[in-house]
Amino acid sequence: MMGNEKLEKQLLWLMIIVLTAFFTSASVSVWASRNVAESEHEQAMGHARLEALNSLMLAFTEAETGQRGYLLTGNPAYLQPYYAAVSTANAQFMRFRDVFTGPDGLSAYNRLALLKEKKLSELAQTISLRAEHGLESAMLVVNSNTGESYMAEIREEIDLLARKEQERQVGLVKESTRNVAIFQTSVTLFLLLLALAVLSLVTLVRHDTQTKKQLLQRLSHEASHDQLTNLPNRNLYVEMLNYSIPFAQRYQRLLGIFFIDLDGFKQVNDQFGHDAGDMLLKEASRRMREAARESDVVARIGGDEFLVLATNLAKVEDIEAIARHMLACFEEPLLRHLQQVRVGASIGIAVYPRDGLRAAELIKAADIAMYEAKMQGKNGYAFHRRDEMKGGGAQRLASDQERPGA
Ligand SMILES: Nc1nc2c(ncn2[C@@H]2O[C@H](COP(=O)(O)OP(=O)(O)OP(=O)(O)O)[C@@H](O)[C@H]2O)c(=O)[nH]1
Repeated sequence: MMGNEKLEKQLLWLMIIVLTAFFTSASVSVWASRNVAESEHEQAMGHARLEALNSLMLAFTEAETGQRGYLLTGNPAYLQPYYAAVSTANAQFMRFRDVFTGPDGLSAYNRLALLKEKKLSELAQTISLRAEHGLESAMLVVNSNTGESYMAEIREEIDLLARKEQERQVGLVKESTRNVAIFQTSVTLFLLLLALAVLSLVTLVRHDTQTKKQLLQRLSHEASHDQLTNLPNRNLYVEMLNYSIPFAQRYQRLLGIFFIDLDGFKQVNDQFGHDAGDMLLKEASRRMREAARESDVVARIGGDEFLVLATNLAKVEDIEAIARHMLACFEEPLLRHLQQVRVGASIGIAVYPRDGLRAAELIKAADIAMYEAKMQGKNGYAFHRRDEMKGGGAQRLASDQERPGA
């Protein structure tokens, strides 16, 4: 029982550990998968930012190319790509605002917006000078290199932003790879722990069922057996007798019901103590069990009283032989360390179907016969006689060996 409790405790602890690890790995999996999703989103945003920067740079370059073409040729056809590039630059700025978020994004946006205004107004100014005052006055502004320096500043700003974004992307890819590895490991661990948790749960339930089954078996054994000798008790004896009667009836066989009471047992208790009495009862039980056939029932019904059931018998002589056999159990001293202790037995016998057809009737008949055996001088056996039930005496049939208790 102690071992069972220990095992149950160990299994419970195992379950707690496994479940804790299980939930930890599940949380790590969820965390890692969320990180993977986040870094994937960040990577997509990064691509959008790089694309916005490239498009912006391209729009400025195209606007400048259109401006140069118009200034040099005076051909208004060059203004077409110029206007298209200006409108693209403005549109890219709107996009820039969406993808460059946070305080850093806002300050980059403000810097570039200022540069854009300066550059676009320089372009517009030169174009209007060329249209109204001719090439020379427009070239005066161009040669001042103001537009060039704006363009250089824009390029520098865009290159810086692009470099930063690329570095961020490298970091994101590394982080994403690590998160994927964490996710895969924790999912594997999660599945393993799930299997372990199920296994320990099944073991625990099986163990619990087994323990209950063992307990039920033990209780059922205790309810039907005598604790001291482990022999069947009166209930089980009656059950076996009830079970045997229909067989005996069908196959026309006899049953022998033996009521055995030890002679002089009280004296053993009184002289040598209760423990010696217990030992004697156990040894007497062992000997009677050995003397009986495998199929016979030897039961202790309390104190120094026993019942034996012999089945499948053809004639009364067979029953008598069994009674002699039982008496012989008491010939040798029962306690090895107390050779002087001698007890005998008085046996009352009832025969089915002669002395009764029901268990209670047969046991009562054997009990009365046992008293007759006692009255006849003890340490012998007596068959029940029909008239005994009405108060008549039984016939003492055998064993005139003398016993101290007789
Ligand atoms: N050691 C021991 N003694 C028991 C147990 N159960 C009952 N007894 C005792 O067994 C004795 C039985 O009493 P009796 O049958 O009158 O004793 P006896 O000396 O055999 O008497 P007769 O049958 O007339 O020979 C009593 O003293 C009970 O206290 C038990 O489990 N162990």
